[in-house]
Amino acid sequence: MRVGERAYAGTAMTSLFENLPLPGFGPADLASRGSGASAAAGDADGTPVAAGATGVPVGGARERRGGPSTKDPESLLTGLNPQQREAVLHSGSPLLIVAGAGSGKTRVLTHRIAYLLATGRARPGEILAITFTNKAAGEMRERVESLVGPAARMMWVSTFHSACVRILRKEASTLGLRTTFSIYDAADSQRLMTMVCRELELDPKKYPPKALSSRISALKDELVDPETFGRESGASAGTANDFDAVLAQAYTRYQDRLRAAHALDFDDLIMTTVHLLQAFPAVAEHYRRRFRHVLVDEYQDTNHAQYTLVRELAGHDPAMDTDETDDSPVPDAVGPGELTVVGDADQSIYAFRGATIRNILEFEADYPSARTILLEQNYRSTQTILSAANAVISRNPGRRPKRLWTDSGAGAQIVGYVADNEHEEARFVAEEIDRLADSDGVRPGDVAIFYRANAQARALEEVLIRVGLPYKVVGGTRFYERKEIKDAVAYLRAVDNPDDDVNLRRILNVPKRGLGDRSEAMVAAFADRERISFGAALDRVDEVPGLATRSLNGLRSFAQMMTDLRDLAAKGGGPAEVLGAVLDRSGYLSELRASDDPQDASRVENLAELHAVATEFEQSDPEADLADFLERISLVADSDQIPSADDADGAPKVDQGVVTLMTLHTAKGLEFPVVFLTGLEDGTFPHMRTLADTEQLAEERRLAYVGLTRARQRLYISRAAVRTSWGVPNEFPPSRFLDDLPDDLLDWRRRESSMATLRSGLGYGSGFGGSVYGSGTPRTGAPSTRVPPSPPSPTFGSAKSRPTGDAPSLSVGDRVTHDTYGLGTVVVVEGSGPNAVAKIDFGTEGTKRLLLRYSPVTKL
Ligand SMILES: Nc1ncnc2c1ncn2[C@@H]1O[C@H](COP(=O)(O)OP(=O)(O)OP(=O)(O)O)[C@@H](O)[C@H]1O
Ligand SMILES: [Mg+2]
Repeated sequence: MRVGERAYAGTAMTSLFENLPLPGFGPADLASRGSGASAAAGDADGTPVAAGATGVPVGGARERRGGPSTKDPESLLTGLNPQQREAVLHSGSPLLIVAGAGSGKTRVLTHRIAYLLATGRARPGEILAITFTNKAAGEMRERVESLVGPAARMMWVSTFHSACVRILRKEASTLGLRTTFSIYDAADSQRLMTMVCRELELDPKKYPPKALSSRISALKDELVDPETFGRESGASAGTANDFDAVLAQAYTRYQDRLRAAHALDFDDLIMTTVHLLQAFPAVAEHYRRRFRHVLVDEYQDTNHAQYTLVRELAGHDPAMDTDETDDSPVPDAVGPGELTVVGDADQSIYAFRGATIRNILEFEADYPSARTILLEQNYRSTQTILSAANAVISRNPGRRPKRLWTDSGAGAQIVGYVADNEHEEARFVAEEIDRLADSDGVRPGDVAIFYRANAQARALEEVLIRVGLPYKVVGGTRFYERKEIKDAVAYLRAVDNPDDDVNLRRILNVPKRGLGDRSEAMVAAFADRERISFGAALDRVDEVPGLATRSLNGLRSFAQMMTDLRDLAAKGGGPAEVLGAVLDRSGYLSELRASDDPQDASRVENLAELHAVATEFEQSDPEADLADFLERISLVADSDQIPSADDADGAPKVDQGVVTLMTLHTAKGLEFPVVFLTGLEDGTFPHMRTLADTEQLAEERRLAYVGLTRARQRLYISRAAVRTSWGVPNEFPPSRFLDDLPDDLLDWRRRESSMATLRSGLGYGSGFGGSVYGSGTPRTGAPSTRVPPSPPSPTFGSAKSRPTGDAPSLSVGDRVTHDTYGLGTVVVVEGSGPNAVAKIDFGTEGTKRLLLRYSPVTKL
């Protein structure tokens, strides 16, 4: 975990971010952030832009690295518009900069720091800048350094969590903590919670440790400690409901155990720092004096604990004599004179994690002496892109209207595409990137592809691998490297090969079934002695000496489960059926489902994706068995290992950068010349689980605004009429966000899928309403490559859009394309109608027997 290593080298945090949904970590991609960080480089203002970005001016000269002279503060003001300039110069009262995307908030923050230093108004040690990710922190520090020189190194530029670790290490003795306190990562704290639950003899089905952990995490975000929770839930008085009563007990025990271990979990870092500052006025005073300048980027996404931390560090506004969240106001020798926060309420996308728009909307109320500056000129995007973003966000209720404008011109129309399915959507994206490279010199590094949930990356990745476009998945592990996928595949391998010791041992205690290292070692020793495999030893577990009854029982039932799964496969169970059985029997799926950690929800989605892969595989090759499937998977996983252009060791390559794939949550704060926003379907984006909830829908809409406003020159939006999950093709209506986009901004390359065309007579409209094709007026210079509608032919499109059983009618000698195998020639046709099976020669891909009804085959 690179992020953790960077921020907390030397602590126990190497996998800190692994399972923890933090602000800055999307709900669907909480792991491995920063892995793609190298795909993006900062521009002179700390705004991360794509590596190798074309750098075509978007409304103004862009500064180069190195920036203006370190001697002349005035040069830091050149190129700023009047409001930005005012924001850099302001002094004497708290400053709130609220502005839409791309208006230079981050840039202003960086220039403000540089200006403070260059004019001598602040020393570097007096500056505390909070950014949302470690990567952003690194970039901001670098930018300031390039603007004012190495003195900048004394500044604290960090995330909330890193800043708190630094404070806590310094103040550990005050709290009775060891300076070398450990920081528990999510896995550690989960393990601790499991121990606590065992000690309390809690029924894990009724009180899953994960559920308890995530409730506790949420309480800590709200600064609710065990005593307060006990009081407020009624647990102390014995009037709480069952769950809360148990929660109160578990929370107390959990904190006791942490303390005994001299450990803090991730949420404790912030809560403990806040408590420290509130309980020890002298300490708070010290930090207020020290950090005369506190600056916070992405302020809209701070949660309550972080918000309180800022207030404690910056000092309370003297104009406020009461403080609703603080019973014992700390004397404010130093006021919040130099607190600067920048944010955009329209980009608040972490409410699920306790972040709240309230922080920004009520800033003025909390700091009556604050000055508010609005930035209205956008320097990032074309007018077309801005208008689209404004159209979408303006539908959110209760927001302050903003007038964001740009003088960079209308630019190209937004290109829309409706694909039959996710594979075709991916193909469109890849082809378009290729075309842009040929016609406009766009480099892979200029391009970002966004999606709502990590599971959507697979179809995109497969196509990118096939066409050989270098890419990088940011903020998430590549599909086949994800833990849950590896676990599931390990099961399948162990089912397929009983002697596959490595995989068997990987899953022996996954999910946890009480088979610890000790029992594993005993079985392994027995296997050694008997010279048999670990798997074989498991089948003779009764002969293994020294096992405790509990372990023996656990091992027996594990061995029995594996035997049953092998029987299923031997009796002809296809890969999808076996996978389904694995996930059920092992308890893997139910454990994830029971959790209310958003990352586990996305793990379930990823497993659903794997199941879809297996189902497709089965359907396209009815004779294939589990071993064939595993072979296929290894091939994809192998190609996954091919290093991307920018992280390849060895000979220098021409830096073309790589295409960046990421979730919308991860994209916050970034910008790219070309953006593909995929999966615009109701149920995909907005996400299914948000559809019934007005507030969650509003958050999805803000996420759409974030996505749209990442694009500088070109924006593509696409959707698939049919998307497959759990092997079931589902039809999704167009995203409601598409309805908000004015027609004239859009160039629909393909306005309706063949599927929708087919069904429109049955009342399945495409959802776009109005005129059907090409209602947009092409602008001069804008590419007008609209293609005519696809004919309502049953042979068009892939199998997943034919759930009703329409199969392409093929004859020997027909040329076809297959989503996976590419071009082929029909050699034999057997049967007809829904049962038609064709043998097709795909050249180097081999000859396949395919059940046409389910195969993604298109007749040419
Ligand atoms: N006055 C200016 N002249 C030229 N370019 C500018 C100016 N202000 C900002 N920019 C550029 O506009 C882009 C967007 O700026 P920045 O990232 O600071 O905006 P932001 O408000 O932080 O956006 P977001 O809300 O997405 O975080 C950057 O490429 C930045 O360099
Ligand atoms: Mg920004």
